[in-house]
Amino acid sequence: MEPLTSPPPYTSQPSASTVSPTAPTVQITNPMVSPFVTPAQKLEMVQAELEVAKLRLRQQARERQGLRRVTSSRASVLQRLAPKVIVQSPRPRLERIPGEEPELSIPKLNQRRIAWNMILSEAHTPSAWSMASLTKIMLRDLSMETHHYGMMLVLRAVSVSAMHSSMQTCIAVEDENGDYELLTVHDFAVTNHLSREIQIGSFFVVLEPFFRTVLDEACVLCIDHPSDILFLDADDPMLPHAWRTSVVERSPSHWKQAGNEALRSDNPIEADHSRALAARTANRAKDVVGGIVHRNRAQARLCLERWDGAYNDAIAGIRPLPTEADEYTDFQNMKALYRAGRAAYELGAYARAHSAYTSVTRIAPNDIDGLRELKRTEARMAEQVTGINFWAATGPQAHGTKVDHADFLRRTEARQTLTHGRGLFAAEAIACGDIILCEKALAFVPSPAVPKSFHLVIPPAAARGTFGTQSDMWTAVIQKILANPSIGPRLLSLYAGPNYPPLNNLNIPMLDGRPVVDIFRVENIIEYNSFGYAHDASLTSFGNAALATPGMDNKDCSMGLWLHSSAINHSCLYNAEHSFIGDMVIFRAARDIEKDEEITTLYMEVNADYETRDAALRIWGFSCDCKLCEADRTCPETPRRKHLLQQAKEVLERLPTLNATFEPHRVVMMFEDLLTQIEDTYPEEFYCGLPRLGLVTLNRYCAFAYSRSDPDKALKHALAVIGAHGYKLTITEEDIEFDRTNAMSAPQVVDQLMNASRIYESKGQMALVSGLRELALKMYIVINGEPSGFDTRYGKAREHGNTGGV
Ligand SMILES: C[S@@+](CC[C@H](N)C(=O)[O-])C[C@H]1O[C@@H](n2cnc3c(N)ncnc32)[C@H](O)[C@@H]1O
Repeated sequence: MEPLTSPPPYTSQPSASTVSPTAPTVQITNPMVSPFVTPAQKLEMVQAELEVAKLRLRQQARERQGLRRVTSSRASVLQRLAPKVIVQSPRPRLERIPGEEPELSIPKLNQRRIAWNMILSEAHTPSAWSMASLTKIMLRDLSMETHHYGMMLVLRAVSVSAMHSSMQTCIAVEDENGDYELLTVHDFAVTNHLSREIQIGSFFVVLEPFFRTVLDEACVLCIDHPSDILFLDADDPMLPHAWRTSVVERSPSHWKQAGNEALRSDNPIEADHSRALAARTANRAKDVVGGIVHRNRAQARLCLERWDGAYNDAIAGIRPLPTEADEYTDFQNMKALYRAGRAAYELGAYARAHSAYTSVTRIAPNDIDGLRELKRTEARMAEQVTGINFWAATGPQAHGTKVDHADFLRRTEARQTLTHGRGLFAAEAIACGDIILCEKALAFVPSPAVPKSFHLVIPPAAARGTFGTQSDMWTAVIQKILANPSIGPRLLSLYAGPNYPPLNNLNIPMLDGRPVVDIFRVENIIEYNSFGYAHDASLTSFGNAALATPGMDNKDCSMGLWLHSSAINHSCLYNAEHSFIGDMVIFRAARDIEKDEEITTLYMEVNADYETRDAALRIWGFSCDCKLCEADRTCPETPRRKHLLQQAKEVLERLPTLNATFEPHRVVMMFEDLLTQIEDTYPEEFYCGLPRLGLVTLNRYCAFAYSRSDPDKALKHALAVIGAHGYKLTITEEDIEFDRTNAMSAPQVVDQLMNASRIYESKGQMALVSGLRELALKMYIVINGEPSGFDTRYGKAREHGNTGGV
């Protein structure tokens, strides 16, 4: 008999995986933290530090609320700025303004600080007022811990921007009275409009300013929502006379040249800005250049991934056709159409992209690029109807990348459920193994290949912080939505937790020409709807699976937000498995699904212990009411089972000692005895036809222990693992029946189906060999999304047992 050792893991390498929308991920590069501390321990340490910091902060905020702000001199404001500045790369030094106090130098450190670099505002909504309707106040009129509703500040930057935290920029500002203060602003809009504009001398308005305590115990002007700051040109009438300078009126062609130069030097933001000015001046002059500047700005916006604006500009850049053939106009229109096609393609608006590329090929029927893009767009349109052909298309090589495929959503639709909010329902019957849906992420943050610096976000009123890729997701989603407000309604329709009732109007409002996005609502949407998962290009088997390695610590996993899939509710007796390829999520039917049946999936690994499982699900604010949870809740044996499961866990932890002390058969007997006791805690009247997850682990160990010495016992334990997942496997001489009602697909089941297949092979029962392999392969594809890795793990089918392959 084999000594009892751990059965092989599902994956060839350990990796973290979770489908938890909320599972915090952490990567700390702080050298003060020992590299031998596990991620879970690090998380605990930081959480503890945060709890103390939050309490202190709340206390200070209470004490200070409404107190008049203490005025600060320029020197003292800069003094406070300097220690905050953590220079990452070549961030500039504070510059000296002649005649002012001597300048401070900024220490160049190569690391970021951790716990105090966090966001800790109480949730509040962005200002809903246009600048023109607000009353101007001065810095000296500010009160602490106060939102100054109906007011605005007009300010000038007196320092360069400095990194305040991994997600915030900090600058020193002054008002026209010569008072100074520090201002922090989130770096959400790095590619949009904020950080690039904050430089010495830039002017801006802060709408309904919020003056609050930060963790260095001082107050700062805090801008949470990107739309609460508005930059002004140097000649803006809003500026005090002493600050105002006239802006030299330039011609459209000047701005066009400036834009071209900016693009050439790889600065699409500057190009976009120049082209906006060109468009403004050109429109005024009703100049022919108007078409050009729109086309050019479309190009700059493509570089900035502002697909909405790029599409509109490209369409505006199409010139009316002259009565006679005109090569120049054709050429310019092709440029505009290409840009429109690309922007529409990126927005997933394939019909619009198709129309643009068709027009290109009408102008130039042999244009190779036009024909190629048209074909590519047609492939995406076909995928929307038929789904991706994974066998021909993609594979594990797509990990960590954005895959070039279309959503396939037509088989499902979101509807209201009776008790679980919105849910996703099958619009047609879907057979076990078939694709339910494929969807590209709205935003996707791959796990970093190299551990990154520490990102920490403390959502207001939350019990805990979020780390790593989860906080990067916040930035990614907000950037995406600021750049493409047309996506707003679909994002804002998602469940945002108990503190955010559904909105009546889902459109992103525009104020003074910019989109108004409530970052706290978005943070909650991410919290409740995004999926976190591990993917590792080097993994072959089960590499795409959502729960590749149950029980591992959470590490810095990848995260994404999928708008349509977000309507899917949890059930421990799920009928859909999900897997990930690049930024695409794939849901497959884990059993036959009827038309109008609700699609459900696992939010996290189902723990055999009910209390543990229920506590984890409460993070999402609900208790599962599936038949299994109902049985666990009502069965009087549940507490005894918990105790026995704990005992089993302790025995497994002592396995090396047991193996060294006892003969293998004695250890196996100990396991079998425990199994009998656990089995007794699943009375038939409560668990008829349901999974009995407490029996999985020990049976796996026993199947492995008997694998060489006693095939019949190994088979018994292998079948017990399958049965413990709720499957009814009936095997006769030649035939296999497999009932999936109320069952849970899992890598362990695939392993044991193949284990049983091999045992039957050794007994010469070849009909069963291929039948079991077929079942295993089908479940593998359901879990992994596609077949790659199956043969690597289990070997190729022999000639006589060939299942027909994939
Ligand atoms: C990703 S959303 C799912 C869609 C959501 N029901 C909606 O209305 O948009 C996750 C939230 O749905 C609810 N939910 C999911 N599964 C549930 C279940 N089995 N029972 C009750 N509520 C559930 C919880 O409020 C959870 O936080």
